[in-house]
Amino acid sequence: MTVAKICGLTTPETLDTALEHGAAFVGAVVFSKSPRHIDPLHAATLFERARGRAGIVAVTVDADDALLTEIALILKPDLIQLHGRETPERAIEIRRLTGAGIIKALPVSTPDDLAAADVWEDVADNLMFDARPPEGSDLPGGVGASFDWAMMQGRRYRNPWFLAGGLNPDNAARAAAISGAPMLDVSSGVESAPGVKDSARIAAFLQAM
Ligand SMILES: O=C(O)c1ccccc1N[C@@H]1O[C@H](COP(=O)(O)O)[C@@H](O)[C@H]1O
Repeated sequence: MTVAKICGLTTPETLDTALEHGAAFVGAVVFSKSPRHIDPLHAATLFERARGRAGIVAVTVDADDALLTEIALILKPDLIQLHGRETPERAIEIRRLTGAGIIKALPVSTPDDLAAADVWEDVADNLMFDARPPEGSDLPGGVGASFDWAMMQGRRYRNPWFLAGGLNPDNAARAAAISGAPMLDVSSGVESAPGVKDSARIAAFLQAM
């Protein structure tokens, strides 16, 4: 069975839809350049309803210790998703600092990019293979770009891993079947406009899986 993470939630209605339709993980993006940015205090109030029902993930990009500490103390996520240029050494520090599990997002456009997973397997709880964003993009994720899912065929990792990038209700089942991904992650593909999650599309995505 493939499970899903719905990322970049900012409203109670869309978070409830994700929970009611069986999302295994729900994500708060704490990155001010993102149209989905939510500050830790607001996220803590919103995501409390998800505690114990789905894994709560804080998505960060090269965050400093002050922000990570704030996230850990206020939002108390189960997992912190590192979506920047963090090194494995930095990830070990972040785990120690926050007490949260680690998801490491790796940008992928060619099969060579998958080699980066080797140094992360001992460090991250879960790897996430996300499409490398187009040159000049302000965001390292959440832009709806995808990569050739067939690149993932036959790849084995120690822990369950996420496929991300350009997924939506129409391609979710095909992406899971082609890639063999145990977990899918989606953001812009379940929106009606950048940063505006759409309950119907969230439900359709989760039903498609
Ligand atoms: O969603 C964002 O705004 C975002 C910002 C900064 C880093 C990561 C972000 N999102 C992550 O990217 C994946 C893929 O996005 P999409 O489905 O292609 O839009 C998303 O699921 C988040 O984990």
